[in-house]
Amino acid sequence: MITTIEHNSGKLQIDLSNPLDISIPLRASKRNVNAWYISEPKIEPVKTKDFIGSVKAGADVNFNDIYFNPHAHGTHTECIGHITEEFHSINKNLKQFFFTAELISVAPENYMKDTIISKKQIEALLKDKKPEALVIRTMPNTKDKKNRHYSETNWAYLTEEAMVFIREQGIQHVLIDLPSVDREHDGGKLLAHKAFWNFDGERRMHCTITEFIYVRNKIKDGNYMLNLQIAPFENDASPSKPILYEILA
Ligand SMILES: N[C@@H](CC(=O)c1ccccc1NC=O)C(=O)O
Repeated sequence: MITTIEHNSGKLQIDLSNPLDISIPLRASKRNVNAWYISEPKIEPVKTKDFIGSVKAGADVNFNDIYFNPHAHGTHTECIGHITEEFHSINKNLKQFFFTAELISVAPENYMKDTIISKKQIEALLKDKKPEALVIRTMPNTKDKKNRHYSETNWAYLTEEAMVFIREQGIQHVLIDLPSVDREHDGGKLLAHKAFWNFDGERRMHCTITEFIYVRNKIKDGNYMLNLQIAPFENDASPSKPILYEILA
């Protein structure tokens, strides 16, 4: 199913029947991906005095409650409401769902006891491109990213300078395969989050950060169309399902 998109940058063709899913499935399992010091997600039949919401247990339907945390348990998209005292909803702030996107692969650099993604690296990989969305795959890119437990691992993060650069390129959506764009323990500074949303200036309300993606090695660096879909939660963040489409012409 080929469609032609007319965009400021010209005409683009994509094949809607060939979606490249870059989300991580959320499962009720200890093997689910995890961060931020909480236990695994749970999916359980509703239980009352005389009802168990399970066909196996005699109910007409399966009727599960789901307990999970969008930030800790899988691919999620967040808006500025993640770091503000006042409430902002991802469902109200993300209003378009198709974007031009650039996928880059970056091997974080050593910096003291940390590994960081620097402005120099982003600049070199982006060249002069100005996509609406930037998808960052960190190297090494192993399958265990789909079930890694990240708490107390001091994962790689984007420097403030790198994120200012990303903002200055006009990039409105950043997607990354880590639990956060910031350092795990940063004393609450959240420098990359704040730089991205221009927290101390004219705030970029419609911009989003998507964390915990997984981009298979089969998907090559380059430009794509991105379909960024969330579940309609009125919350700072929602589980999300970003899909890339190769640009055919
Ligand atoms: N890096 C922050 C912590 C942080 O961002 C955080 C801590 C607990 C649960 C969730 C967090 N961020 C989630 O997106 C800090 O060290 O204060």
